[in-house]
Amino acid sequence: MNVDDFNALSAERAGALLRPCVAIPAWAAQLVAGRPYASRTELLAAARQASQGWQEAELMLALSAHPRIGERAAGQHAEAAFSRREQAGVPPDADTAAALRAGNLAYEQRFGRVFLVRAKGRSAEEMLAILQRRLVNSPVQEQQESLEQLRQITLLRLEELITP
Ligand SMILES: NC(=O)NC1=NC(=O)NC1=O
Repeated sequence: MNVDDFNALSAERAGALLRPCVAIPAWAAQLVAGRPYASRTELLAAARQASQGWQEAELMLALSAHPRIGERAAGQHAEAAFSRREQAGVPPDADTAAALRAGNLAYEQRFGRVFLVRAKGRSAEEMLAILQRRLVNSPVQEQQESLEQLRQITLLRLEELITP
């Protein structure tokens, strides 16, 4: 779908299209209300702008729709399909998979939420290294890093949905 098609959708259908990008309803509503967009570039800029205000509450909302790194998203809904594609990098070897599971657990015990990283284009080994680096972040640092990863994931999904 291109930006003209997106502009032409009903508000209901436009909102439904955006929902799998991130589980933050206010973000989709803001983008739908901002139509019509003169270009794809303008839409993507508006999407990034709308994500700048995200804080802890939005992060917790969004994490409900993101499976752990290394876990295959179940189900047929669009979010799961996105996650499966994003995590479609080379399947980790047994040691890396075990280290990811242990790292996810340690992260959740320390920060009380799922470790979030933009998986697209990254190998399991790269994400394991990022996880181990971020494990020692302060809670504030880690919240900011998680929000930036959420923004990247969201915008990458939108770029896939709205074609040039
Ligand atoms: N816990 C996660 O980071 N999950 C994910 N990262 C992605 O890029 N897609 C996901 O589902």
